[in-house]
This record gives sequence, C-alpha cells and structure tokens, in this order.
Amino acid sequence: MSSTPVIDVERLNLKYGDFHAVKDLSFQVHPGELYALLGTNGAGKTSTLETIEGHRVATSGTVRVFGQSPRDRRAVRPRMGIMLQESGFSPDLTVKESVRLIGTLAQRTDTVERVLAIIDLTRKAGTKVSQLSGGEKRRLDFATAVYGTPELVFLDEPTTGLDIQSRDALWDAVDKLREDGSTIVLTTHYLEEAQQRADRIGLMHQGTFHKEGTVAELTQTLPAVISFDLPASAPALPLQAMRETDGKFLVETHHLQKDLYTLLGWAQNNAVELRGLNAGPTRLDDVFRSIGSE
Ligand SMILES: Nc1ncnc2c1ncn2[C@@H]1O[C@H](COP(=O)(O)OP(=O)(O)OP(=O)(O)O)[C@@H](O)[C@H]1O
Repeated sequence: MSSTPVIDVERLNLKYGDFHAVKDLSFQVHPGELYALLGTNGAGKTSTLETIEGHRVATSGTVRVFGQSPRDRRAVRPRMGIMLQESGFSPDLTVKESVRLIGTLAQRTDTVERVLAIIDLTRKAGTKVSQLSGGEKRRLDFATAVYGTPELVFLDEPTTGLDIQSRDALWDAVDKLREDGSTIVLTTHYLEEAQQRADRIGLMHQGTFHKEGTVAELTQTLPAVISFDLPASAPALPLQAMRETDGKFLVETHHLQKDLYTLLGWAQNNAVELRGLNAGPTRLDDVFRSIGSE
C-alpha cells in the first residue's frame, strides 16, 4: 500500500525492569483500515497500544502516528478517540454531562445529542453514571471513540458485557465511522468479531507477532473442517475421515469446496443423509490454538 501509514511502528521494544514485554515489533496501519491487534494473555497488546496512544515511552524503536511522535499530545491527541476498557467517568456526573466532558477533552466538533443517539443513551441523558448498567457504561465508554468522528479510533475490548442488540448497534456505529474515513485499531478476545471485520490482524504471542496478515493469510496454513453424522449402515466414505467417539465424522481438508462437492455427490448417489452437516473455513480460534504447537 503506497499511502502514508496512520500508525508506523518500527522495531518497538518495551521493557519493565528485566522483563522484555515487547520485542522488536514492527507494523503499519493504513488509512481507513480496521486493524485488529490480538493475542494470548500477556502477549504485549496493551503495552503496545499504550505506546501508540502516547501513554508509555518505548525502551527503543520508533512509533509514529500521523507521521508524528504520539508523545506530541497537542498535535496527535485531538485526532484520536480512545475507548479504554474502563473510561473512569465520575459516578456523580450524568450521562449528558459525561459526554459533554468528553467533547471538551477531545477538542473535536460534535453535538452531545448526536453522540447520545449513536450510543443509544438519549433516554438516559439525565441519569447518573453510578446508576447505569454495565452495558450502558460500556456504551458511554464508546462515546469517547465516536465524539467528533476522530480520524483514528482505538477500541479496546469494545463489546465486552454488551448484549447482542448493543453489539450490533456498536458495530453499525463502527461501520459508519469507517464510511466517514476513520482508521480503527481493535483489540478483542471475541475472535469471530475480528475475523468478520478486520482488514488485517496482528496476532501477538510473548511480545512479538506469531502471525500478521489478512484473515485468509492467517488461516491458510490450517485445514478447514467438515463434520457430519452417519448412520451405521452407510457405505464407505469417499474421503479420509476421522471418526469421533460420539459417532460424528470429521474431515480436515485444504480443498474445502472440492471435498464438499465429492461428499455431497456421494451422499446423493447413495441416498445417505449427512445429519448435522457443518462445513466452514478455518477459524481464528484454530490459529490461536495452534500457537505454541508449531
Ligand atoms: N507495569 C508493568 N510492570 C511489569 N510488568 C508489566 C507491566 N505491565 C505489563 N507487564 C507485563 O508485560 C507483559 C505484557 O502485558 P500486556 O498488558 O501488554 O499484555 P496483553 O497482551 O495486553 O495481555 P492481556 O490480553 O492479558 O490483557 C505481561 O507479562 C505483563 O505481566
């Protein structure tokens, strides 16, 4: 990609005393991308993000945001919206006062009413933060990311504690941010959310990238899986399959479409019902499970 990166991390190292938490990490995030920084517990995601956000100083290496040092807060901060895991709003402020405060701190132009509508808290505008439910608090945290449609948005575990409607609404709001040109950096332990939405993924383990690339690039080395139940009377399968103890069959394949076609043709010709048939590409979960075993 030829455009100037929004985030440019080059050989980042972070040490806590003797402990080397981030090791020679390099990556770029380009304008308009949704980049997911994922990884095992303690991999170094938060440390990396805190450095990009300007909260932490690198032990060595360079980090550039919009071509500038993230420590240059006056230049960089108004251009980013950061949804933390806990925004720490004052419990005595109302929702409306909290959003207004976000606006003042963010130095971006917007209206409190628009943001309240996006986070679906218009009806709670006069409610104190201390009286919000967990999911409502999380939506208020999200206001920091959408206020004034920042050019760069950090979403740290954005959907934790949200019900399905609130999740869908949050992702709709993220889609809208992207339509308006925002670049998004996401961390989440809900891998299917990253798999569905990320343009690229950096998968961290023990301070460095285990893999980095598109979902297709991350999953291509692992087989896809076809699973189904067969009656005991079924003739021999046309594919090599593993039989699980509960009577389910599993086919691991690097040629999902071809093998599925063969299997369905065989079932049709032999009038066999493939009960509970399930076929799908490799999931990010499988890539995660493979960490440490390769
Ligand atoms: N202030 C600190 N002092 C010492 N060690 C730290 C400090 N902050 C983080 N670490 C260690 O650095 C490593 C990376 O931590 P970090 O919080 O960046 O990981 P993470 O990928 O965000 O993990 P998780 O998914 O569990 O939140 C961990 O082993 C952690 O214990």
